Amino acid sequence: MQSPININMASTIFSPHLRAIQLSGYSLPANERLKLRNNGHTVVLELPQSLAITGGYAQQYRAVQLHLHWGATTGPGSEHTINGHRFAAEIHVVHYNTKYDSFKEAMVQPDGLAVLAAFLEMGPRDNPYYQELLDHMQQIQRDGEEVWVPGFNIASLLPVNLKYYYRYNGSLTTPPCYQAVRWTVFNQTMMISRDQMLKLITSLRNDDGKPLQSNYRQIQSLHGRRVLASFQ
Ligand SMILES: NS(=O)(=O)c1c(F)c(F)c(SCCc2ccc(C(=O)O)cc2)c(F)c1NC1CCCCCCC1
Ligand SMILES: [Zn+2]
Repeated sequence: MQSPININMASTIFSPHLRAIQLSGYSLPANERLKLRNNGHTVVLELPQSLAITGGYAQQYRAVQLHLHWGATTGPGSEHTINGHRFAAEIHVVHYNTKYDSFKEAMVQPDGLAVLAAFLEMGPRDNPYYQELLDHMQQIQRDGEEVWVPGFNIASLLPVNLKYYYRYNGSLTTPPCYQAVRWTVFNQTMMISRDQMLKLITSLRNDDGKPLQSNYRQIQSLHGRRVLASFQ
C-alpha cells in the first residue's frame, strides 16, 4: 500500500471521529539551533523529539524531521494530488510512534510513522515563516551541505486550521518505502510568494550537481484503500 496517491474527493469517507490535530512543543526559541541539510534529494530540517502530535491520532507521535517536495519552472511538484490536481509543492513533517523505542524500530511497523502533509501554493505575499528556511538555501546548494538555523514556531509552516484533513494508510515515498505511514493531508493549503517558490526550486543541486527539482514520486494505486476525511 504505497504513497503518494491521488485523493478523489468524491470517494473519500466522512469520518466524524477524526479529531483536530493537536501539536505540542512546536514553538522553538531562537537560541535553539536546528540543522538544515541538503541530502541530495530534498532539504531536511532535523527536529527535536520534544515536538509531539498529541491529538488526532490514536497514539502519540514525536517529530523526526521535516522536508519539502517541489517541481520546476516547467511544472508543479506536490507528491499527493487532489482530484488529479498537482500543487506547486508539499511539506512533510515526519513523526514516529512513541510506543516504539526509536524511529528505526518504528519505521518498519504499520502504525510506526505519522506524516503531516500540507500543500504549498503561490500567492501575492512573502510567507515570513517559510522564509526562515529559504534564507539558508544558498548556504546548502550542494549535496551533503548543512547549516544551523535558529529555532522558530514550526507550527507556522502548517495550516492554521488543523481540523480539516484527509487520512489514509500508506508508505514512505522514498526507498525503502516502508508501509508504515498513517498520512494526514491537510485540506487548507499554505501560501508562499512566487519569488519564494522560485528560490525553493532553483537553490539546490543533487548528488550529480544537477538542479534538485521535481523530487516527487509518481502516484501509486489505491488497491481498494479508503481515504477518510475529517470534514464534509
Ligand atoms: N516523503 S518521505 O518522508 O518518504 C521522504 C522522502 F520522500 C525523501 F525523498 C527523503 S530524502 C531521501 C532519503 C534520504 C537520502 C539521504 C539522506 C542523508 O544523506 O541524510 C537521508 C534520507 C526523505 F528523507 C523522506 N523522509 C524520510 C524517509 C527516509 C529515511 C528516514 C528519515 C525520515 C523520513
Ligand atoms: Zn516527503
